Amino acid sequence: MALLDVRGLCARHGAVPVLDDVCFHVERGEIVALLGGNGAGKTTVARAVSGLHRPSSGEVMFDGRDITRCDPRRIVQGGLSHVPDGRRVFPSLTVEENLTLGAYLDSRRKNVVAERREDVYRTFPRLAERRAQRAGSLSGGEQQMLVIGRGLMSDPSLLVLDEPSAGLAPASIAALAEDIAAIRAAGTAVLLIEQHLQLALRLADRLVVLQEGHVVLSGSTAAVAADPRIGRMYFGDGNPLQ
Ligand SMILES: Nc1ncnc2c1ncn2[C@@H]1O[C@H](COP(=O)(O)OP(=O)(O)OP(=O)(O)O)[C@@H](O)[C@H]1O
Repeated sequence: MALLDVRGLCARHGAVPVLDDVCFHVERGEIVALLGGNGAGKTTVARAVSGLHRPSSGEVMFDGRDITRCDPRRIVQGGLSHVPDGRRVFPSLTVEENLTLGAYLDSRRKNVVAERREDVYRTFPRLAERRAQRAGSLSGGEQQMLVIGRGLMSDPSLLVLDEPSAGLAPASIAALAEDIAAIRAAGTAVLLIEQHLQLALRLADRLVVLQEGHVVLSGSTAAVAADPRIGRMYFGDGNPLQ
């Protein structure tokens, strides 16, 4: 059974249809990249999966349970953590306080939360060095580490990352790729929503490509990269991936 199974998802914003019969799955411990241009519907998929946008039809199964109309807090508690786009840190709070907020739904004892924070610091040593620094004074790359770290505080089995590379310099994107690979190596599956094709190709086991709310391509990363349609979508007529 897949960890996440999205079946026939349809969604609207007001009267406007945005997703039409979107189907894909994520297995335990794998990275699946959801690709697509501006307005393709990627963020709407992420929000529907994490309970923040109510789909008009279809189902979202997670860890064997139907979570389609679940409260988002219950979804987090069940092991699905969503890191939205836009690197929304609490700027006046410290790195440590921002991380601790990631466990606000966690009823476990304080020392368990503190241990979890130390795990996050092991994944992101730069955050450990800056634990007392206000989040608003971090660089863009460090803020991205912080929001991912905050998402890890709930100890998820699936992390949904919405465009983590947006606005980052190439060196920070390379560091981000290593961090995401380390998160997967530690056993957390990742649904990586991206426009950065090279990052997705480097990290993902499988790719799902959305266009105008439809899945137009999906399969193993090698198979999708070899498909001439992906080159046309991203680069016009030539496909530099082949
Ligand atoms: N709150 C909203 N109200 C009305 N329309 C919306 C709303 N949010 C998104 N849309 C529309 O839904 C469509 C899909 O948007 P969505 O943000 O899911 O796409 P996306 O693939 O994540 O795009 P981007 O990469 O530009 O963030 C777009 O046409 C967008 O204008």
